[in-house]
Amino acid sequence: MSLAPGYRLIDVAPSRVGEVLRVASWAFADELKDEDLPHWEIMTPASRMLGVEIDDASRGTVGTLAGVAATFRFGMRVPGGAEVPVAGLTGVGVHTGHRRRGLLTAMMAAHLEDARRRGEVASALYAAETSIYQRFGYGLASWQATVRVPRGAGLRPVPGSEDLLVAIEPVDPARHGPVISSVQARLTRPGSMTLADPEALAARFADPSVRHQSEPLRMLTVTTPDGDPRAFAMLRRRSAWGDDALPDGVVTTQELAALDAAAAHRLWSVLLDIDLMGTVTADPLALDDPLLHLLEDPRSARARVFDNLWLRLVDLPAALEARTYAADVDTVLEVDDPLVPDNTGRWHLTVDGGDARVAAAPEAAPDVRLGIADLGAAYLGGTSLAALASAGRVIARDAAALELASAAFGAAVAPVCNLHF
Ligand SMILES: CC(=O)SCCNC(=O)CCNC(=O)[C@H](O)C(C)(C)COP(=O)(O)OP(=O)(O)OC[C@H]1O[C@@H](n2cnc3c(N)ncnc32)[C@H](O)[C@@H]1OP(=O)(O)O
Repeated sequence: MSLAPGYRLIDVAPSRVGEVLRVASWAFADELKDEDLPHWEIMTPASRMLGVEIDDASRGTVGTLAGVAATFRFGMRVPGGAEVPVAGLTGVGVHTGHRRRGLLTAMMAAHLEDARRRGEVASALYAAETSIYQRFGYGLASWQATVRVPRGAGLRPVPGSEDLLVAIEPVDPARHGPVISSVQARLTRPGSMTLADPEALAARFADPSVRHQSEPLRMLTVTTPDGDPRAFAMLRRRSAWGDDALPDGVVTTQELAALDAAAAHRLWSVLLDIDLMGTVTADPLALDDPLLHLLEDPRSARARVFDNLWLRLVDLPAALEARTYAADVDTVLEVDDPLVPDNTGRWHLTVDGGDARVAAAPEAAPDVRLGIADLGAAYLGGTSLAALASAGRVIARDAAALELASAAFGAAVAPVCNLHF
């Protein structure tokens, strides 16, 4: 869909962040309260916004924003432990009065071009509706569990948990920013994001009232006795009382992470034992999150599964060479990418002793044919090529070629992005 006449695509100056938020609040049907404005601003990467504006002669207005989008710069962990630069698309919205005139399409083309120019190998997002972004080459790269665990649920013991120290405090960006950065930087799970970009780190601390009817954000930290942060959870409590006068409050974590089994155990033993609370809700957790293996009764997690990261490879050879593979492989992928033609074509992927090489191979016979969205889905090892083939999305030369490629793209643990953006 091309941009309707009268609209123009622009880079939006940071000083216009208030206008951007007003368009987004129209698009998301939110009420933008004055007192929440500073929080929404913290949540918006103002240094990197684009938009579509229009002049309205009948009203005498010039340059009114009608569509907006913004981008964080993240480092994303990929299988094997490398960190790749990734564009984290957020706050996409088209004013309700301007929808379906090609504004999003124009902004997506500009976003992908911008990411390529900056050397980001992929673009990642959380989708408001899952049908929106596949047409732009995004694939479903990770699933997440949302859990609701009853207070007091039993955990299997983990040695070392008791030695760790715990603090619960009001969130404080100066004190807790380094804690979050330090833990995020050491997570090894594919899809984890590191927070070198100050705007991406600051966004963790936004706390608009529309997001909760509960206390302000609190920070739970787990550290070694010498002060090394090993886990954190940002959380809120909401008090509630049952009909029978029993306390039945809810703890909601905004995001949480733990670096090892002892830290996960300590974190969850605190979360599951907060006075007056009846339930802990937490997401986004990986489908193999340690909690599910720590619980004596895993079903008590009452997990529901949702899509997590949608991933779009921007620089195919750089992305494929950055990760490691579960097995050596020698395969030719034929990839179709209508929006980024440089990615289109046949690519020879050879993995030898863990070292991946990717070379254009226009003459080679393809082993596996797929669209760029499906390659994005498979990239973190969370969606198998075999599963995509079973849905007719990936076409392989034969069963053996599919099995080899699918096994190579696997990962030791399920990917997840544990940060909302
Ligand atoms: C990463 C994030 O920030 S996710 C947040 C996304 N934002 C929202 O959901 C807020 C509410 N919705 C909106 O603001 C707008 O409807 C948007 C941004 C989803 C779409 O913007 P528009 O300018 O209307 O999209 P545009 O006109 O470019 O449409 C492009 C194509 O996508 C399709 N499309 C657009 N929105 C949707 C949708 N919600 N579901 C399914 N298809 C959609 C259009 O039909 C069109 O298809 P076509 O090319 O086959 O005709």
